[in-house]
Amino acid sequence: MGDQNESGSSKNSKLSAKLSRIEEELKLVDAEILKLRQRKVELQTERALVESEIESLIDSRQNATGSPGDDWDNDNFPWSAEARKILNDVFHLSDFRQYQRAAVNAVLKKEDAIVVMSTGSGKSLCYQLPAVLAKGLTVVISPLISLVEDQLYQLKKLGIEAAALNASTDKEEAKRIDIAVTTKSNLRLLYVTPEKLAKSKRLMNKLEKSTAAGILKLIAIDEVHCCSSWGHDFRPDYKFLNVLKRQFPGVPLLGLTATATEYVLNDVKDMLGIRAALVFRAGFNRPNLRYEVIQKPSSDESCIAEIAGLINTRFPRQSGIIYCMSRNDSEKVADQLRKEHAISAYHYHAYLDPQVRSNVYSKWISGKAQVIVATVAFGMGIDKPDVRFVIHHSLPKSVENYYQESGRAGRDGKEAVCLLLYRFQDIFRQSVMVQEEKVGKKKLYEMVEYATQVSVCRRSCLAEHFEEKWESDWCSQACDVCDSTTNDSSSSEKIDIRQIAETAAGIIRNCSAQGNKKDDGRGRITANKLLELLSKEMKSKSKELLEAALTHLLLNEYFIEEFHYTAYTVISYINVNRTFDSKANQPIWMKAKEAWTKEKEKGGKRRSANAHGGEKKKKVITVSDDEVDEIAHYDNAITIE
Ligand SMILES: Nc1ncnc2c1ncn2[C@@H]1O[C@H](COP(=O)(O)OP(=O)(O)OP(=O)(O)O)[C@@H](O)[C@H]1O
Repeated sequence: MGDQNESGSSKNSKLSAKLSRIEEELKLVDAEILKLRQRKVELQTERALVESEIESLIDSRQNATGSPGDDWDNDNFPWSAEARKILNDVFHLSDFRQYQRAAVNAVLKKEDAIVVMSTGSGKSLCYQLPAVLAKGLTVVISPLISLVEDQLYQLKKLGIEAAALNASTDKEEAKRIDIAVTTKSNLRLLYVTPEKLAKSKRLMNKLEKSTAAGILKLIAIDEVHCCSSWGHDFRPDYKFLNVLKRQFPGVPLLGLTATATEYVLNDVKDMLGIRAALVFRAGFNRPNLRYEVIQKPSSDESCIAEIAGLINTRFPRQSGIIYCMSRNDSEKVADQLRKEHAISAYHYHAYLDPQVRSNVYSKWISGKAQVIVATVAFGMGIDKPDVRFVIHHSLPKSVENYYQESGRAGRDGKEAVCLLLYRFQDIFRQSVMVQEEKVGKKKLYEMVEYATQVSVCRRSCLAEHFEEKWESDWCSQACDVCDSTTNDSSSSEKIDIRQIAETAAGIIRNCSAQGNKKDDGRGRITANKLLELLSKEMKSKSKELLEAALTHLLLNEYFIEEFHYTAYTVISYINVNRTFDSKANQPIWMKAKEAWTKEKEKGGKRRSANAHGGEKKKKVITVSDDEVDEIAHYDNAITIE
């Protein structure tokens, strides 16, 4: 019994001791929590203050009268005289182009900035000149190694020390760069790929040291629109760049792009943590470029013959680029142009042996080859001033891509032509390729809209896309729509395509019903098949009209594309969308060329839509844009059968 009491009291005392230890520790934790809470409040207050400062900076920049260029585009900075001397003596240029000086001044004043300037307008100078003037190191983040090689070559010619660090840099060179980055050296520009930066902790560490030593002066991000998943060319490795502002405090960021809408720019600023960045946006318009869209012939042979004809008649012995959608296309087009049309054309794509690729490039640059036939792998960073024509053999995947690729024409400021060969079928070749991208289909449809315009100036379309002010008479007849010799815009009319839509929807539904009945997975219809059946059912309608109508129905979401995967490929099928039924019986207005709306006679010849000739007389009402919304009922509208 006594033993029991004793062991009971010793257990009690052990437990008491344990309890008091726990309570002691809890007090410490409470004190720690209190401290952390206080720190949290301090940080929240600090954050609110910084955020409000950023907001007021953004406000003051947005509300400032005039453009940001007004404050920055002048020679009143302490370094202005030296900047001009470097421009003349090192770069051998007589004057700045629009916004180059503003961008140079901004980054030298340690401001974050984004420059939006068209292809070939001279974005590189905006960081190369400050790099020479600031005498420290500028890091240039650039996505393409071929572009970097070209820049290194140009810089070497100017006597500016520059290097590149990427997967193929050898050890010796990497060692030399390591030293140059963290000590005072003559290395002015270091080009890195975003992947290299994201993967190399060593490089990040060296750059942190470089920042601490005051050597790193500027980080330039080329093709900065690639940061935004809403842009046309999102690249996952650019996501990593959100650490730059935190890891390299005090080092300004300069983003550069040829194409970015306001929405994409804001996304980029958020992502990089530079919401108050200055934006210098030069006009999108390239007055020396003429834009044209040409109907692409249906067979490959006649398409190549058409291109050959264009080159021989309009651009004899002049330098040009032909862009194709695939490697195969580029090889075939180049081969046939050479063998059958005696045009010195050579293909160029990412899968070519590097030595062959480099030979093709040199031949073209030196003028020994007239035409380079390329996939989009070719282009970023090419700096051939006298490209007189850029022909798109197929539809590009977005307006941004088109603007950038076609913009490689006329970098010398002299007249050049941007020609797009368009045909209905190319929409679906391209849509299966872009359908997995976040905004791939939307971007492609914007491009289709550009290509299928019949009455709106091509430049107006580009201006609208890039959210710029534009009056169509500013085009000076330099597009096929505005040019009265190639187009009479009064020859287009607004027509109601409801009946075509109903017939097409009937074909789709019929096909789907048959497929369901057989229960074997059939019942889907491709755009091509739909067009074929529609042409059979509406024999009096021209093919151009039916193609335009189907395109209009897709772009306006009456119909939709649905994508299906097979073991080898992806196929686009057309289906009727809910919009179609929800707007039943309402007219569907579309602008059409008058030539398309001429009814065909049995033998295939066209005749006027309101010719009598035994057919029902049709009531044609021409309506203005404003009236369209007011016309409520289909019966009142034009009927085309
Ligand atoms: N101020 C200037 N005066 C005359 N030529 C200039 C000026 N600035 C740049 N250039 C020239 O313009 C050409 C294009 O420059 P750069 O390669 O920097 O264009 P870019 O805007 O980067 O084009 P891209 O988007 O195709 O890369 C180069 O040949 C360059 O020497």
